[in-house]
Amino acid sequence: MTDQPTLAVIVVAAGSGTRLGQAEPKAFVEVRGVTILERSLDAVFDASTPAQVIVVAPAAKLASAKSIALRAAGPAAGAVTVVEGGASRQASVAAGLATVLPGVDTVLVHDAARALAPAELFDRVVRQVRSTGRGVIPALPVTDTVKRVADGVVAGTVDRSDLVHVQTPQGFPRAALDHAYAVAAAEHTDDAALFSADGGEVVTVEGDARAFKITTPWDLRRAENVLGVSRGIRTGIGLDVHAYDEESPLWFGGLYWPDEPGLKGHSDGDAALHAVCDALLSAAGLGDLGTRFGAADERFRDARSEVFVRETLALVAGAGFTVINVALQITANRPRIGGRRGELERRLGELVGAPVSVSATTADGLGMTGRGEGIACIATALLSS
Ligand SMILES: Nc1ccn([C@@H]2O[C@H](COP(=O)(O)OP(=O)(O)OP(=O)(O)O)[C@@H](O)[C@H]2O)c(=O)n1
Ligand SMILES: C[C@](O)(CO)[C@H](O)COP(=O)(O)O
Repeated sequence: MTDQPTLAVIVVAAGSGTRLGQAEPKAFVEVRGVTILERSLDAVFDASTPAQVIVVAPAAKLASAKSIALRAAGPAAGAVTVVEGGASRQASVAAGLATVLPGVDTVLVHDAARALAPAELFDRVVRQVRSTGRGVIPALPVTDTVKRVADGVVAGTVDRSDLVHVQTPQGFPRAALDHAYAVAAAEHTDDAALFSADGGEVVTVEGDARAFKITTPWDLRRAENVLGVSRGIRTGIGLDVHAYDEESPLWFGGLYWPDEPGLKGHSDGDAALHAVCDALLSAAGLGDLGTRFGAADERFRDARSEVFVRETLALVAGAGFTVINVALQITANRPRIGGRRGELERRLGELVGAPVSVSATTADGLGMTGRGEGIACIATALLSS
């Protein structure tokens, strides 16, 4: 490299992939014609911060790892270091750390097995390490009910409100990670646990459903599906209706509306966001808000409905879909949408990550919206896969 990098990304690819059960070590197994290692490295090289990229490979695969890494790097070939791994993931990370260049201040550690983690996840982690000076891990909420089991018998239900699934890349200030590895006295399942054991503080950033780890043949099939089978364009529709509640503030379309009656609901009653979520879930064939985030779920009591949008988008992305656009039609006497339509479209566009157009009408005095009893919203969504 001409400029010395201040970031290093260690991609650990030295595992054997026992649970995957293929002839090749896991990182060298192909997903739709491209190895798991190359797919991981593509995202690393697509990220915005130039980095020293360290690939940790099995002894028997060093030459193959090098040629894959050089191909992924293209003109950035000078950034590549390939090193032999160890008997455990931790030993492999340590081998990678030992080759980090002197000018590097931030280190990311990534499982090659998370082959579809997108470039923006790397950028998000780097930004957060540099702005907080802490360890940073991508995390996603646990959406299944979690049980504690003893001898095959269910012993209780675990409160999942503060549980998350943890992914990679995990990022750390370099000096603190070096120290944590130098003094590590036990095996840890991830780098954040090792870092915490040395007193390091770790925070989370939002993970990405695409960063799932390919562990079993089922995961490999899922990765193939996400990448390869185009289900083309899919449309979906969602409807939501909420009655006014004079006692509550109005949050609608992700915006606060002062001096307007709020909406009744288990959450904040934001009918616009609920209709948008239903349209997205409908287009992806993933059911609806009620079945995904039931009214009995205490996590969502009085929640701002943006949380539903985030979780819906994670499900939609996890099913291999990209949002093309959303259209929202509002029927209500209040609030008057006209003066804030542009703001509403911008806010919804930010939340959904795609263009959202908004239209509004009154119901000519007819029905519950016409009588001024509440708001009705219909949304449509277009997805591609
Ligand atoms: N000695 C090891 C073990 C694991 N890894 C890497 O750590 C990541 C996460 O590990 P896992 O998914 O458990 O991979 P394997 O150890 O290969 O899988 P298995 O446990 O099924 O053998 C993988 O990218 C893997 O290549 C590594 O570099 N060196
Ligand atoms: C590091 C890790 O990917 C975080 O989720 C995970 O702990 C490694 O997986 P393993 O199967 O426990 O090696």
